[in-house]
Amino acid sequence: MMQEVFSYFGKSGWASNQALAIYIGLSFFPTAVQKFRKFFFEKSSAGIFQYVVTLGPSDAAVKFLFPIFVEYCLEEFPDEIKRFRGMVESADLTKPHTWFPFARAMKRKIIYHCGPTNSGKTYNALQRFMEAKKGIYCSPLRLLAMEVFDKVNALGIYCSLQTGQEKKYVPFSNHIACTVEMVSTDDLYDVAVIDEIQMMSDRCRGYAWTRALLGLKADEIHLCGDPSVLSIVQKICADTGDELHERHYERFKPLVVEAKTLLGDLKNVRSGDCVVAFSRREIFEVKMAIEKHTNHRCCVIYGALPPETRRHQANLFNDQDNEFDVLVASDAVGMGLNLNIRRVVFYSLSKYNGDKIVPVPASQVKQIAGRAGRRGSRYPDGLTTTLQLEDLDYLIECLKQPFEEVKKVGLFPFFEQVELFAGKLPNVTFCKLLEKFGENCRLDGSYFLCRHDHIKKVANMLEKKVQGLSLEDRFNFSFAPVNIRDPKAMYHLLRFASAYSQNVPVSIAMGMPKGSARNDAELLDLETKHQVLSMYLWLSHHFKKETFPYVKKAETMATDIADLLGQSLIKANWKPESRQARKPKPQQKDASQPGYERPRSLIKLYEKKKPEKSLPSKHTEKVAA
Ligand SMILES: Nc1ncnc2c1ncn2[C@@H]1O[C@H](COP(=O)(O)OP(=O)(O)OP(=O)(O)O)[C@@H](O)[C@H]1O
Ligand SMILES: [Mg+2]
Repeated sequence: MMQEVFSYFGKSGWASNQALAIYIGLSFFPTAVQKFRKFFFEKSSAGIFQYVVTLGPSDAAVKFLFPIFVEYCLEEFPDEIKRFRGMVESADLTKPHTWFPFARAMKRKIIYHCGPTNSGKTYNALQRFMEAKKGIYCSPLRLLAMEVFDKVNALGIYCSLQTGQEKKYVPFSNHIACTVEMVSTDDLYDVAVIDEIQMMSDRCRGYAWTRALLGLKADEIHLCGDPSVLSIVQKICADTGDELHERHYERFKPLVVEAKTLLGDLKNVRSGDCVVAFSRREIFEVKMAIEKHTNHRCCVIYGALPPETRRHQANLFNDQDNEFDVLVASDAVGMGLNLNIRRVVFYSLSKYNGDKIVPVPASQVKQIAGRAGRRGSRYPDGLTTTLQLEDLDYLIECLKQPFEEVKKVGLFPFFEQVELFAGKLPNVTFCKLLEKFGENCRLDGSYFLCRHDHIKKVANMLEKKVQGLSLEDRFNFSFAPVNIRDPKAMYHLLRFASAYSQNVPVSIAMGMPKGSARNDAELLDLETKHQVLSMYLWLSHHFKKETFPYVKKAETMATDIADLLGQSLIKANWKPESRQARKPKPQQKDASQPGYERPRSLIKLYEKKKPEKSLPSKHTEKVAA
């Protein structure tokens, strides 16, 4: 009977949770219970023993035994408790606003430009930025940082550029456009702009926006974004003591849904259309089909293309004096590019999330569809529709959905915090350290720890194969921008890290391709090569400069490859290949199908929870998106 009582105690979630309060960790709890049992059998009085037996394996017995257990633990395990306590306290991510005492000493004015896509939020924030004596613009993408850098300089205001890959210092400039990860919380500004603030809730990169909001030393901070993080920004401003002003925006022209759709036929594309597909493979299939069956020519934009090439494609599409009048793009068009799109056509509304095919989230559908129509362009009114009739309902549904309120935003520890934590856990690998940190860190209700699978994957590779890197080097290397699914890119990162750890100059060791790509394998190779060069440049800005002596060469090569990519895309008319040819993705089963037949209506994967609705009777329906 007594055995059962202790077994029940050991399995009690309540007891193991309560034990955390006296810093008995979950991993140590079972051992503590075992020893406690032994102690209890030996030392308890017959009366108490009997009483516990009458309670039996029950919550009552657990509650009765727990205070005795606590007393026993405090007495018997002071070292374990001290160690675990130290570990937990060094993984304390509560009250992140207190991490920035200088920003807290200021009374900052925060202006939230709140509204849907294409409503003038960034435009208005940039007006204030340009008026300021000293200003910083924080962008979600390199591309957008470059765009602002060009625009502001063109208007006669000296502005520098800083991204992970490039530093362009413009003499006498007091303005800077940077990517949000690169923002300095040391410098003082009059006006700061943090664009796409809703990215605070991004599962991987969210911490960078949170850090910028909490830590920027600026008298005036302009946030641009959709309404999803408004309430949490209000809460954060209450914590920081900053003054918050809200400015609400509507689209200049409402977005209109075309109920007719393209009736499943890409021959129905028109000039000014942007066809959105969610994989590289589909993008090329669509481009090929359109160019084969119509007189339109297509530009393409997708995530793996360098920003320069994406911009080049965007310009080609925007420019009216050429034959490229249709754009085929991935969700990479959702943000940052100036595009003259008449109509956004969704080729499908599902995407592969690395694991399975899922419906594209409503917020993303809204953001992409909202790119249609642009003030002052030749298409001021925005239209959107789907290729297939059966996807239309889901599109309308997404556009009607209000922005979902975000409850938590991302955080990630600084190196110093990880270092402190490492002090409590000597002799574990950096990867294990991150894992333990994730398990033990404490967070307030408004924050989550950003996902770091990507970082762990790189850390793990370096752990096994590169000796002699300090903890800080490992931490920094793990943030290098690398596609972890691309073995070639991973190989080069490993090579860079090995050379760095031996303190020898890191070479590029990669030849220039002879010309533009003649097939998809060569195109993929160009994409990879550019990513490797981009990684080299990133490392050169984050580590000792002397160890990366070939920055100039890498820059030139990167520019040349971006050009080659541009040339390749113009003539691309081949079947796409997969980067992981051996591991077919689910949608590849239909690869044998010719032409532009879509694999199958992916939307069927989206369970129709709603009762069947009749289609809108009018030709078009207005949706307040
Ligand atoms: N007052 C204005 N005068 C002239 N052009 C404007 C004005 N406001 C906005 N625009 C133009 O309208 C377009 C959309 O504006 P902007 O990029 O600021 O929208 P946004 O709300 O930031 O959209 P997104 O959510 O896509 O970032 C831009 O091309 C911008 O230059
Ligand atoms: Mg904007």
